[in-house]
Amino acid sequence: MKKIKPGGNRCKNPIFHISRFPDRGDIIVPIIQVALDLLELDRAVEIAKEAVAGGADWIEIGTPLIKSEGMDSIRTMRKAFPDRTILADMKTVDTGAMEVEMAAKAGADVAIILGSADDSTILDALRSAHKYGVRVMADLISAPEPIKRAVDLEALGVDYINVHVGIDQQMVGKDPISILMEISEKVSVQLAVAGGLDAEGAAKAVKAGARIVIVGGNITRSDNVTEAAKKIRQSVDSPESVDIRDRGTVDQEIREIFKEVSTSNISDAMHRKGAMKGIHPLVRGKMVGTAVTVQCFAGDWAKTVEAIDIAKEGDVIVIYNESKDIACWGGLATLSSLNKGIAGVVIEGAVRDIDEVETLGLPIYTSNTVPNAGDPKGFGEINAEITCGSQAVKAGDYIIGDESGVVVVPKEQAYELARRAKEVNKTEKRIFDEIRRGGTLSEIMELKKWEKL
Ligand SMILES: O=C(CO)[C@H](O)[C@H](O)COP(=O)(O)O
Repeated sequence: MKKIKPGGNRCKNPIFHISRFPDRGDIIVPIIQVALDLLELDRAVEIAKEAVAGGADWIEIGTPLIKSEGMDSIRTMRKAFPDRTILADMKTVDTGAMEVEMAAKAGADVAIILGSADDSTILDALRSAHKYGVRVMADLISAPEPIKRAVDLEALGVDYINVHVGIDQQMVGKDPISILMEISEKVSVQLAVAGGLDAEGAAKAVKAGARIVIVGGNITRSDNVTEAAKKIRQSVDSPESVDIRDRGTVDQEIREIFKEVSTSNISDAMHRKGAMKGIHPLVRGKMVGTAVTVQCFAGDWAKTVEAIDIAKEGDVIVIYNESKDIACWGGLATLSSLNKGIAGVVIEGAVRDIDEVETLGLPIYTSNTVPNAGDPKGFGEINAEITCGSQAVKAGDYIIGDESGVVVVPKEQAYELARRAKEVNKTEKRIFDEIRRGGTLSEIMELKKWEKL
């Protein structure tokens, strides 16, 4: 098989490329490949420049960018980065030869195709790659038997195999490192790895045998792309020096993420669902916790107060009380809650003793305030499913409150929605930074182009 120098015939600086990438199958220093999963080409070029300044070696035009801007995205990147290795993440599953030809003619050095494509597609893609002097990376995303498929792909002759956990798969807790370890035992082809890698993940990946570390969101959606790339560079170059954090239990991880993101981020991640209606901050403060629910009748505050004894540290008491004119919560309940380490209270109903509860500082979100209380009659239920602020709330659901209001995240989806909210948060921080440099939101997002026809 014809041997092709990484960077193809575009290498303007042969010494650099010979020392750094001597030949296919022989990358000495691990490569950082920045994946540009964006929709707007101008932004992608700018972000790529910042990433290269921070130490990214290879530039991948992500599938969303190719779908949004077509082959012009490859041409533009080629022009902007004449000396860099450019990869086109075509995710080809059929017509391998044609798609590799398209990528090659537009200026890519490497075409990325799906490892799970039929052998006939892989082989024809390789023929086309050899004809046009480019390389082929096979991506194992969603391959049913990735280890076996990696062995097959090596035998078929691909140049690189990417052990890849996709963005949606990451959101449900999958990660590529353990599978990478197994594959690196079985094949000698150069391995790439991708799937939500940060500095810690990049260090683990290099130690597990990856020679190409692909990083998307943790570079491209950072508010300081160059610094983010530098961090990855450092961990790829000195993986032993990176501290591997213990992330704790899933519940701890979920709480940590919810503390970092806003209720607006969470609502976006939930496709505009989850926000309580008519519930506003009374005593301000970020609130994150799991629900203890209370359903009670007009002015009957027995169950609301008993719930304080049932709740554990870090819980949020969520109350539906039938009346907005008789308080079911006040200063004494608030002080009791602080003694138990409760994270906050949400009340569809009324609160009193406002001066006192403000001084005590426990976050409280409510629909109303009044001076008068009712009586502890004992009707109602604790930890039954309730409706509060027009949202269904079950015991154990995650309740998050901040200046914008309160959102309810069903416990069954909490990990995924926390991870997705974090992605929303990262994207917004990056766009915020771009607006700060002088743009406007509609310019940056190319809003007109994306209006529904
Ligand atoms: O191909 C991709 C998604 O299908 C991404 O480019 C790849 O997963 C890297 O991005 P991230 O680091 O955000 O996972």
